[in-house]
Amino acid sequence: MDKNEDIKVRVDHLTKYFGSLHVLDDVSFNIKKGEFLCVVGPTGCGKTTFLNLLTRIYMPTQGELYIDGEPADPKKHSISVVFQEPSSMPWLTVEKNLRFGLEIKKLPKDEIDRRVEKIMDLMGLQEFRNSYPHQLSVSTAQRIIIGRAFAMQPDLLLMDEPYGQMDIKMRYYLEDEVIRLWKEMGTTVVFITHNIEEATYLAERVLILTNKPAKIKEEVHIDMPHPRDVTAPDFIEIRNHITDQIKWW
Ligand SMILES: Nc1ncnc2c1ncn2[C@@H]1O[C@H](COP(=O)(O)OP(=O)(O)OP(=O)(O)O)[C@@H](O)[C@H]1O
Repeated sequence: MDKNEDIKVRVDHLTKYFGSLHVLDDVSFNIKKGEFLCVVGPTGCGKTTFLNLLTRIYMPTQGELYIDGEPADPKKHSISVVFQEPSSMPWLTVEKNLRFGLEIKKLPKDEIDRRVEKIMDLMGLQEFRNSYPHQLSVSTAQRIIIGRAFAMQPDLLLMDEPYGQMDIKMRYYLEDEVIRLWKEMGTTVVFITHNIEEATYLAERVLILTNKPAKIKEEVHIDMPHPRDVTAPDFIEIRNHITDQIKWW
């Protein structure tokens, strides 16, 4: 049993209906502080709905989501979200894209400088400091978004299929970058993906959801150091186990 102070998010008997459409069915689980959690599940089972409940775009039909012991509240909790579509601001340079949210938060200039430099170093963005997003490759543009999200030092970072449109080489590269940032910053990350290998590569724990109305089918703990070797027998065994569970979707 986790101690209360170790829990970042508590999902307590969460149920969501859209009209008569039953999407989430009495789902309960915790996310630990600093944990990297992947959520996998069949198309349309309610993964994005779960993120939208955390950010209060939607309200639960029943049950509640708590962040640091209080009902999730975007006014109180800082939550950053990274989507599949690159969403940097095209009229701002890379550096200004990274500064933007921090300036809105009215952080002191030296704190903004410190965070932006750290993210630029960690994400290898220094050479693109004065470039505009349209001058960059898709993967570099997505690195701005990911860097920007980590720079906010959010309570919670939600990533919804952020690498969905990328080819496998870019994916591997960005997966390693996201792990590096996560380790360095200690952020709690919820990462949604359809890609079982990606979940096995990244997560400390994988939540497998059923078809809707979604429940938790199984939780898989992955106690392997990063970066993981996708050809190692342990890795393949876990990946195959998750795939087997998914065959029953
Ligand atoms: N605002 C809404 N009003 C009505 N139905 C909705 C709404 N948002 C989502 N749904 C429905 O709820 C179900 C879950 O959608 P959701 O986008 O959460 O699934 P998902 O697991 O993220 O899907 P995917 O794997 O395709 O990304 C779907 O049937 C969807 O059509």
